[in-house]
Amino acid sequence: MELAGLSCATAITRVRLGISPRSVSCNDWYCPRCCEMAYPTSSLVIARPSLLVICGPGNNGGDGLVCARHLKLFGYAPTILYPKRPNKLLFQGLTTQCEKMDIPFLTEMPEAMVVDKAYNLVIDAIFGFSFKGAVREPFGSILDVLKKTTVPIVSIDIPSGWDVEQGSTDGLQPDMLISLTAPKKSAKHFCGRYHYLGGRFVPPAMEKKYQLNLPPYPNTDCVYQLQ
Ligand SMILES: NC(=O)C1=CN([C@@H]2O[C@H](COP(=O)(O)OP(=O)(O)OC[C@H]3O[C@@H](n4cnc5c(N)ncnc54)[C@H](OP(=O)(O)O)[C@@H]3O)[C@@H](O)[C@H]2O)[C@H](O)CC1
Ligand SMILES: [K+]
Repeated sequence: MELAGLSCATAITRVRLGISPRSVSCNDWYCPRCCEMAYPTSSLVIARPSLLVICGPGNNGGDGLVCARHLKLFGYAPTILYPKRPNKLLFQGLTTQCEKMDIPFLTEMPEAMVVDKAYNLVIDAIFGFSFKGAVREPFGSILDVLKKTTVPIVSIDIPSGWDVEQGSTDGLQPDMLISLTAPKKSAKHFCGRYHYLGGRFVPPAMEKKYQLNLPPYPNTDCVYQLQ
């Protein structure tokens, strides 16, 4: 989860550093040729690099908490909405770490126009591969608001509300997808601008056993840009 969350934050800010992971031959951190800027702080519409991280009740939400912490360290101003908190030490510890980083927590989902005005980006860490069935509250209302917002959405592992394999025609349409470990089958339905792979922690034997055919991460990078 720590490595997954870090790779999500890196993918979001990585191109802000000016290097597209595929341009490994380029040693210039700010090479204009290689820039495929996703969300550089200089281009964010709202001066404060404010982001909204929405965390769900499971490990996808945990990835979001870790991601928020690293985004703060990377110079962004994350705010977290964490409406359904598991009574487990792991998630309590991740929440405390965010609180100690002075990351604010919202008590409820803002209206779409408030999200548009207050945040440059929304990170969707609501559901991952254990989502199933009709969306239960409060996440139904949250997803409805997200569908009305105009700010780019970054989905961690799977756009929330999508079927893990079939995707979803009327669900979230994120601008960026960060697949963890390996792209899930639904990723073939992703039509946003940026697709990154993160979660560089698969043992070679497991990669071989499940024939994951993972691309070679450049150098010591924790993300790989697929698109
Ligand atoms: N191995 C890896 O690739 C790693 C994946 N990670 C991340 O983990 C998630 C999967 O985490 P998991 O806890 O299994 O499940 P989710 O986070 O997807 O969902 C959690 C809870 O959501 C609730 N749920 C499910 N369906 C619905 C619904 N229709 N409406 C409302 N709520 C729903 C459910 O909780 P309940 O108690 O309410 O039933 C689920 O428990 C993966 O996607 C990655 O992001 C690891 O972090 C890193 C390694
Ligand atoms: K998600």
